[in-house]
Amino acid sequence: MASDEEGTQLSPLNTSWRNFGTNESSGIFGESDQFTRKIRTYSQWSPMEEGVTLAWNDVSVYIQTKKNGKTTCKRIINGVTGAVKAGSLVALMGASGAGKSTLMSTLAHRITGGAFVEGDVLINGRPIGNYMKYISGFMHQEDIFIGSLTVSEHMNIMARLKLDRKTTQQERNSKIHEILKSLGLTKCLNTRIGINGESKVLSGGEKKRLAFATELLTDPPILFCDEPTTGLDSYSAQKIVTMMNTMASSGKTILCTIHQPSSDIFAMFSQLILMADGRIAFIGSAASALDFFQKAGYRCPTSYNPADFFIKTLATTPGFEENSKQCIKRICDYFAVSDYNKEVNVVVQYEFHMGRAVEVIGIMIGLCYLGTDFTTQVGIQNVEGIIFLLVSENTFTPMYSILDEFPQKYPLFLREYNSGLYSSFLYFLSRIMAMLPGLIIEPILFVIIVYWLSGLRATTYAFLMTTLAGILTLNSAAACGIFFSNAFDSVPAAMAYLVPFDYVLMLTSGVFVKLSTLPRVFSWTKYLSWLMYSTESISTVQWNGIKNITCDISDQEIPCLTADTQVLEKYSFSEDNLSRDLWSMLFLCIIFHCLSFICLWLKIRKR
Ligand SMILES: Nc1ncnc2c1ncn2[C@@H]1O[C@H](COP(=O)(O)OP(=O)(O)OP(=O)(O)O)[C@@H](O)[C@H]1O
Repeated sequence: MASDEEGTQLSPLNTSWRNFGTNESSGIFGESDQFTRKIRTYSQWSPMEEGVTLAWNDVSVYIQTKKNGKTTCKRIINGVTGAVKAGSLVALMGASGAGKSTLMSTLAHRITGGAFVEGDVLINGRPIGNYMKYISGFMHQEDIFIGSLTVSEHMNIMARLKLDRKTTQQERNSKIHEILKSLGLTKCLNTRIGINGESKVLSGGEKKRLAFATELLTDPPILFCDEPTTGLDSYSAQKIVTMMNTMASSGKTILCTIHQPSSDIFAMFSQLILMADGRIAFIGSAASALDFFQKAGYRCPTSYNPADFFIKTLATTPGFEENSKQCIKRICDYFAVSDYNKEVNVVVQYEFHMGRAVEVIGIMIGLCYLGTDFTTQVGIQNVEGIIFLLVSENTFTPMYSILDEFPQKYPLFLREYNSGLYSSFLYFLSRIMAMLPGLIIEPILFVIIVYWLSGLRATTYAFLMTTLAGILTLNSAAACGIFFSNAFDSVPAAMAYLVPFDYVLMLTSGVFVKLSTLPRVFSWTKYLSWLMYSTESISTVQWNGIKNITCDISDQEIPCLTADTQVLEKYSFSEDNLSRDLWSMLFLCIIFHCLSFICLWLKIRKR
C-alpha cells in the first residue's frame, strides 16, 4: 500500500485508470466500453483511429417562445459548422448568451426544453444519437447532488449506477480512489456534500471537482464540460484544466465552455471556438485567433489577456448595441470566408464523406468496369485498369492516412515509457498488433466489392490470390507509412519525402513504363516497389489460362494479344514470379516495420 500526498492509504494503482483513454485501457466499463469500441470501428482505418472526432455541419437550433399569447420560433444557433479532432482540449468561448451552452448540449445530444435541431452532427462519421449517453460525459454548469451524502457515498452510488455490473467492488474502489486522488479530493472522502449555506461541507470548488470526478467514472472518450472552472479559485481552476489537458493528450476529446480563463489556463487549450450571436466567429488554435482578429482589423494589445480580448470584442456593449452587432457580423462573415474556416471545412467534409470511402470507391470502380470481358482487346485494357486501381487504392490511402499515427501518440508513449510502464519494443509491437485486424479486413472488403461488380475471374483460386495480394499490398503500404512517420520528426517532413518516393513506386509498377526498358541505373528500384509485385501477382492470377482473346481491332498498327503470356509480356510480367511477388511484399512489410522500430528506438535514445 502506498500513501498519497494527502496522507491517505491507497490501494495499488489501477492500471486501467493509468492508461485511460488509450487502447491499452482494460475493458471493465461495460456499456461505455462496448460503445466506444463500436464508434471506433466505423471507419476505414478503425483500429488505428483512437478517440472521438466530432464534426457538425450547418447546425441550427430553434426554441419555441410565447409572446403575447403567440408562439414563435426563435433561432438561437445559426447554421454553424465545425469540427473537433480526437485528443483535443477545446475552449468554447463567447460572451454571455452567445449560444455556447446550447451548442454544447446539441453536440452532446442532450438538448432539452422544446428545442428543435436542424443539421447534422457526426461522431467518427456516424450521426449522433441516444448512444451518446454511453460514450460521453456531460458536466453541467449547476452541480446537483444529494447534499446528505458524503463524497465517498456519492461516488460509490454513482459507480454502481454507471459502471458495468461485472465490475467488482475492488475495481470500483480502486477507480474511485484514483479519480479522487488525481482531483485532490481524497481528504474530503468522508465530508458531506451539503447544501448551500451549510458549514462544514464541500466548498464550491470541491463540488465542481466532484461533478467532474463523477463524469470520469465511465472513462468516456469524449467529455463536455459546461463552465468547469466557474466559481473556482485560480489554483483549483488550473488544477482541473491541467488534468483535462493530460487527459486530452492521452486521446480524449474534451470540449469546455469557459469564461475569462487566465492566460496560463487559456494556453493549455489546444483549440478555440469563439461564438457570438449564435454564430461561429472563429475556430482554430489560440495563436491563430490573434492573427485572425488582427487581419479582421482588431489587434489585441500586447499586455492584454487574449481570452479577455476575444470576449470583449465579441460582446454586446450596452448603449452601443447596433455597433456591437455590426462588429460581430463583420467578424463572423470574415471568418466564414477565411482560410481558417476552409481548414475546418476540410476536416468536416472528410468526416462527412470519407467514412465510407472504401465502400464508395470500391462500388465506383466496380461499376465503371461492370461486365468486363477478358476475351477482347478492350477487355485487356479494362482488366489492367481494375488491377491498377485495386493496387493504388490499397497503397496510397493507407500510406498517407497512417502518417500521423505514431507522432500523435508519441508524447503519451514517452510519458509512459519514462514511467517504466513498458519497453519501446512492446509498445511498437502492440501498436502494430492493434492495427492488424483493420489492415486485413479493409482490403478484403475492398477486393470483394470491386471483384464481383467488375467481373474479374470468377474462380476461387483467382479470388483468394487477389485478396491475398490486396492484403499484402495494403500492409506493405501501411508499413512504409509507419516507417516514414517514425523516421522524421513531423508529419509534413515525412510527407515531403514520401511524395517523391511515391513517384518511384508508381513508375516502377509496370503500368506506366515497360520494366524491361528501365535504364540499368534505375532498374533495381523496381524491387522496392510493392506496386510492381502486387500488379504482377494479380495480373498473373487473373490472366492465367486465358488463351482465346479475339482480335477485333481494325488498326493494324496496334498489336493484337491473343493469350495470357502475351498480355503479361506486354508489361514485362511473368507467371513464374507469382510466389516471389507475394513473398517479396511480406518481406518489404517486415523490413519497413524493423526500420520503423529502429527509428523509434533512436528517437528515444537521442532525447
Ligand atoms: N429554452 C430557451 N428558451 C428561450 N431562449 C433560450 C432558451 N435557451 C437558451 N435561450 C437563449 O439562447 C441564447 C443562448 O443561450 P446559451 O445558454 O446557449 O448562451 P451561453 O453562451 O451559454 O450563455 P452563458 O455564458 O450566459 O451561459 C440566449 O440568448 C438565451 O437566452
